[in-house]
Amino acid sequence: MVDIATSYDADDEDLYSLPAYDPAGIFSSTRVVLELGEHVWINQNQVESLAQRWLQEEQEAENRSNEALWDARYHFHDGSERTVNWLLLLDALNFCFWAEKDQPRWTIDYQGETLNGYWAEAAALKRAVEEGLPLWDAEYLSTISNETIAQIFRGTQTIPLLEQRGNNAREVGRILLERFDGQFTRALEQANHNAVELALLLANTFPSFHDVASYRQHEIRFFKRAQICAADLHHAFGGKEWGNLADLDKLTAFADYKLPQVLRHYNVLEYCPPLAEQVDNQELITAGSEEEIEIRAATIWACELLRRRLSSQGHMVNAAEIDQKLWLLGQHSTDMRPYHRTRTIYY
Ligand SMILES: Nc1nc2c(c(CN[C@H]3C=C[C@H](O)[C@@H]3O)cn2[C@@H]2O[C@H](COP(=O)(O)O)[C@@H](O)[C@H]2O)c(=O)[nH]1
Repeated sequence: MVDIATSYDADDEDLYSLPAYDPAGIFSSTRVVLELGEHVWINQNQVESLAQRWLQEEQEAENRSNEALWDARYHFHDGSERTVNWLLLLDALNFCFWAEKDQPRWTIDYQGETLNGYWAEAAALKRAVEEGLPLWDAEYLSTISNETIAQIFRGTQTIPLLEQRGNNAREVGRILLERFDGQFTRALEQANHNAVELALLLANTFPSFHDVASYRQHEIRFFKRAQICAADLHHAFGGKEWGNLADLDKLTAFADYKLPQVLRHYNVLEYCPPLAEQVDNQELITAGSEEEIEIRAATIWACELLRRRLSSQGHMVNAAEIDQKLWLLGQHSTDMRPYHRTRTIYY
């Protein structure tokens, strides 16, 4: 029997209760979208069955570490302030790797492998450092040309939104110089080594990280690349030194284009028929449209409901860990219906 997803209604107050700590206002702002939304729903029954499936898996598998390995093959790491600046650039350019409908994806060859998507972005930035480009140097970034960006991301096809990537790279360099003496580590110190404060500082200081939308006169906050930057710092340094951040468990899931694809695959997210048809036909969903905002807000709340379900069964896990698990599942998504396609610099 197909569960009919229930749209948000009055007695969902407790289901969508706001966490006590939401200083970035991401949960409170996105909850409004769940209340008013008409194109995307969360199927609570499917949240329950996905949680049960994961609990079952956890019992069966030996106690795997929740910490996915930070893949040193594709990430520059020298443990110094240079690595911290490199990571900021990585997440300033961490968006939109998909090709037009029925077109091949942009790929690069690196160390004998052909990579695409996020892995290609990271590896291309590592390759550039290995080729002598000081991508960790704010001065250099502040005047980097689009030709150099094209050279960095050279491969088959052209990386989407190349111009915007040049703008973002120059913005990172300029603001690091203006506000942080050229070092992102200064921002970390100003944010008291707190993940949520760092995400807020990024979103409020670097315009390309200011990932908010307007939905029926409400400001909706996602801050996806700002939040993932904090999580990536943590992963890259194994939670030590510059990666030793407080309140990581207060981050929300990162509303990209792969998580909704995976959540919809598990029927946790359901789209109204017209939207489902658009997505399945790989038609563009307009940036800032109600449909796009509802997909992203439902992604964040579906992960929060999943987290609460797992925690209530004694499986304590945070949104970033649920995010990582879902994103990695999305790396093998050939049998899944397409992800939604919105041309944007925000994810
Ligand atoms: N929600 C969420 N979105 C994430 C990530 C990552 C990579 N991070 C991990 C990787 C190594 C470290 O362990 C990091 O934890 C990339 N993306 C987004 O996905 C999209 C790219 O996808 P594809 O086209 O398939 O490469 C694009 O929007 C990109 O911004 C994540 O973790 N969570």
